[in-house]
Amino acid sequence: MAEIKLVNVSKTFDTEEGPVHALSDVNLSIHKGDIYGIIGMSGAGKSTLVRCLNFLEKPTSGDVIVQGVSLKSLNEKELREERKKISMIFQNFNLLMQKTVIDNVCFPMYLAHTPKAEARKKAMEYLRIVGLEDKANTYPSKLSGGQQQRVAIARALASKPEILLCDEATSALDPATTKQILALLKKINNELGITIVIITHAMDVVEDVCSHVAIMENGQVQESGEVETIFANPQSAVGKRLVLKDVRSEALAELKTDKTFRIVFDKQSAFEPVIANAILTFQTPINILGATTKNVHNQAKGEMIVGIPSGHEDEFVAYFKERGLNVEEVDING
Ligand SMILES: Nc1ncnc2c1ncn2[C@@H]1O[C@H](COP(=O)(O)OP(=O)(O)OP(=O)(O)O)[C@@H](O)[C@H]1O
Repeated sequence: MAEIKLVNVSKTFDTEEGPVHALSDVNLSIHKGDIYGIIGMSGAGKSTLVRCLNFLEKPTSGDVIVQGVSLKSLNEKELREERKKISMIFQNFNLLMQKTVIDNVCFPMYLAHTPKAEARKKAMEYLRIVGLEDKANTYPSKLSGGQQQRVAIARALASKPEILLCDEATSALDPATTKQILALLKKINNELGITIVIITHAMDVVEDVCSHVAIMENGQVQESGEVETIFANPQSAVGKRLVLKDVRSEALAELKTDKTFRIVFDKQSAFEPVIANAILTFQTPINILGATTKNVHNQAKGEMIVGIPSGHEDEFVAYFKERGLNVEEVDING
């Protein structure tokens, strides 16, 4: 049984300019223990989707099933109860600035009428999980962005959620801090078994931490599946654009003289003899336009963009494919 299942979810906003179809017929199954990325450009419908996930926004049609419970079938009281399974963290942390760190973390427990001493004891445990036990009596304004997000995560954990929704939770953070927060989310997923949904516009975030991804455009899921599969071989136009974004640049475009191909391989070492041998075999040099190694869901993945002189594409592509490399033609200007 899926932990969260979106069934034909559509959301239309009526505006003065006419209806805006923010979500159109979205189907998605998120399973227990997944770290599920939802990625798309601005306006793709990600925020609407995340609000529909816990019925903060009611879909115009369709349903969301959380652990077998149809949210559509619930009244407001039952819905509030069901929502307790789901915590959220946001881009701007949403901390109570007049309260200390520990009081922020205690807040949901006080709302649930947990006795003060017990709440404070538990809050210290959550602060230990996020590595901030020494900041319990500090005010949020004295903390860095990454530390504030850690407090928000500790507060989210205090509701004992089974699902954690992260809405652009690292968008306001620098790359190093982003990595630390993503590592913390991975730890929480691993150690506490919490299913995590990450809304982001950054493919790096998905590649770093997510097990699965849904790629959205124009309110629709264009493709979804395991991150590794989609990284290796994106099918949709938007998927190709997002995966290729890192290597596309004007500098690369200037270098472009031939048809360009993207080659994905598991280890750097596996690739180098193949490309050298291919050049020797066909006595034709090929142009390496860019190469990176990434950590895709904990596995080292290399990718290389090469220009192959016209007339030689088929032989090179067949040669690479025979050796188990994933090859596809790409438009680096795209
Ligand atoms: N309350 C609303 N009223 C009218 N239109 C809305 C409303 N909320 C969202 N929309 C529209 O729905 C579409 C999807 O918006 P949404 O905020 O879900 O996208 P997004 O992918 O989260 O974008 P961003 O990354 O910029 O936040 C957009 O065209 C947006 O203008």
